[in-house]
Parts: sequence; C-alpha cells; structure tokens
Amino acid sequence: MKVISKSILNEVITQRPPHSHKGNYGKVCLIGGNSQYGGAIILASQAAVHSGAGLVSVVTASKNHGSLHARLPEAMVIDWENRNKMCEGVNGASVVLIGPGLGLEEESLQRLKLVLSLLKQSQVCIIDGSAITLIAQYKIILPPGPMYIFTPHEKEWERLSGLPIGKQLLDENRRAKKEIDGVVVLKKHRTEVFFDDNVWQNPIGTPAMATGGMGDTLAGMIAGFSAQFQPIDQAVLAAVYLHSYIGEKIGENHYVVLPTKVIEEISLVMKQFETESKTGRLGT
Ligand SMILES: NC(=O)C1=CN([C@@H]2O[C@H](COP(=O)(O)OP(=O)(O)OC[C@H]3O[C@@H](n4cnc5c(N)ncnc54)[C@H](OP(=O)(O)O)[C@@H]3O)[C@@H](O)[C@H]2O)[C@@H](O)CC1
Ligand SMILES: Nc1ncnc2c1ncn2[C@@H]1O[C@H](COP(=O)(O)OP(=O)(O)O)[C@@H](O)[C@H]1O
Ligand SMILES: [Mg+2]
Repeated sequence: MKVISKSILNEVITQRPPHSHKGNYGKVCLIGGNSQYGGAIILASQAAVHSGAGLVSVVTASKNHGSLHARLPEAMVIDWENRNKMCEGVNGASVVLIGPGLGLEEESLQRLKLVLSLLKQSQVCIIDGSAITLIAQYKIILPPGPMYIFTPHEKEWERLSGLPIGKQLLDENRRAKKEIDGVVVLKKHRTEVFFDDNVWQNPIGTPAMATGGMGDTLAGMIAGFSAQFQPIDQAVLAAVYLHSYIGEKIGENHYVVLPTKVIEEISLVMKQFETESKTGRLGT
C-alpha cells in the first residue's frame, strides 16, 4: 500500500490560466438532502464551491432551498419534485455527486435510479452516504460508462462489500473492490483509496474530525477537485489529503473540528499549495 504525501497538493493544485472562465472549472450537480438531512447536502455543496468548482447546482427538497441559498448563494437550486429540471441538472453536469442526506425512502430510491439512468460516459459520479446504502440494499447494478467514485465509511463499506467491519483487512478489501466498477474511498481514521491497480493510504487526520457532516464535506471536495483537476485519480487523492490536512491544522487548537470550519479553510489552504501550471492546461 502506498502512502499519500503532501506533494500531491502541489502536483494537483495548479494556477488558473488567465483566459479561463467558470465553464473551465467544471459543472457539479449534487443530489441529496431530504427533509431530515438538509445539512448534509448544504455542507457538500459548500465544499464543492469552496474547492473551486466552476458552477454548482443542487437538487434537493424544496424545504432546504431557503437555508441553502442563505448559506451558499453561489449555488443554483433545483426542486427534486421537478423531474424535468432534475434531469436537466444532471445532464448538464460534468460531475454528479449523489447521496449526502438523500435518505432511504422509496422516493430516494427512485431518485437514485433516475440519476443513474441519466449518466453519460463523460461524467464522473461520486456516490456517498444514503446512495451507497441504497445500492447495497437493493443490489442496484450501475450502468457502465461513467467513472464512479464510492466514498463509504466502514459500515457503508460493510453493506456494499458484504465484509463485516472486523474483517475489513487490506487483502479482503482489495478482493471486494475488484467486484466494484469504480474508485473506493474507504473512510476511517486512516482512509484508504482503492483504484483498480493500487491502494493509497492517507497518513493524516484526527479523531477531532469525527463529527456528523465531515464525510459530506469530503464528498463535496472530491466533487470540486474532480471537476477541475486531471487525472481524476490524483484529484481524488489530493481532496482526501487536503480534507484531513485542514482538519489536523484546525485540530491543533480545537477539541472538535467542525465541517463548516474545514470548508472555510479550503480555498485559503489550496492557495498555499498552488503551483505554476507547466502546461497552461485548462480544466474541463
Ligand atoms: N447534518 C446532516 O444532515 C447529516 C446527515 N447525514 C446523512 O445521514 C445519512 C445516514 O448516514 P450515517 O452515516 O449517519 O448513517 P448510517 O449509514 O446508518 O451509518 C451509521 C451506522 O454505521 C455505524 N458505523 C460503523 N462504523 C462507522 C464509521 N466508521 N463511520 C460511521 N458510522 C459507522 C454506526 O455505528 P454506531 O454509531 O452505532 O456505533 C451506525 O450504526 C447519510 O445520507 C448522510 O449523508 C450524516 O452525514 C450526518 C450529518
Ligand atoms: N478518528 C478519525 N480520524 C481521522 N478521520 C476521521 C476520524 N473519524 C472520522 N474521520 C473522517 O471524517 C469523515 C466521516 O465520514 P462520514 O462518516 O461519512 O461522515 P458524515 O456522513 O457524518 O458526513 C471521513 O472523512 C473520516 O475519514
Ligand atoms: Mg457519510
């Protein structure tokens, strides 16, 4: 297993070319936030915006629209009761994130199935939270084509892989990952990222980060990074590392690290690691 190092941030976070515009930094569509879990999708959306996604649309319950707009006027909002608008939002995205606060109701399942049926080969789809649980519970087969990134915590990984938490050892996890078409970010004290050919461990992070919404924040950061930076594998590793790096820094003088505090720091810390672009390449 390889270990992610800080240099991943310099490698991935490159200066923006002067003649670029928001369209060059990716369109992210996030789907989640039922009447119980509005906070999850708000945190994920904030994390995507603060990590630099060019345009962010949020498909969520109408109940969340006011609070989302109040916390994040940068995001566009779509009512998930409006099927046509929801389809437009998903179709127009380069990166789709589904799951934070989606819930496990029948409507949540139908929304997940609809989103999966709309995905195109060119899109990246991050699958988090309730979406992982639903995929496991209903044994949903994902349509081939898009690049999938799963972000389970240990219990979600148990549901998805069938491996009880106590049996989640490296070789067992590797074997289980082979059954899954996509990257797996297995979140825990020392998060592991499984690609087809290799596994990376995140050496940093603190239990001060063990608080609700921290994973929703990571999912939003992965969405923001995948929208802007290539190759996607590197972008995922950088997002995972940066999330814990910021958490550790805040944890030096806070007993608990709030997701909203992590989000506030993202852009500031990205600036510290920004390197001159060697190619002048634009994001897609
Ligand atoms: N503010 C909001 O709106 C928030 C909304 N959220 C949204 O809620 C939805 C449900 O997500 P969820 O993670 O809260 O619940 P679930 O999937 O049932 O997992 C919990 C179960 O797994 C167990 N467990 C074992 N190991 C574990 C581990 N390493 N990490 C975590 N859990 C572990 C754990 O064990 P126990 O706590 O009992 O020891 C418990 O039995 C999802 O859509 C999410 O986005 C949240 O993000 C919170 C903030
Ligand atoms: N003890 C810990 N050490 C380091 N990181 C942790 C620890 N506990 C939780 N985290 C991080 O916090 C996040 C929790 O994700 P998740 O359980 O999905 O949260 P939520 O669904 O509430 O947003 C993960 O990124 C995980 O790595
Ligand atoms: Mg979670």
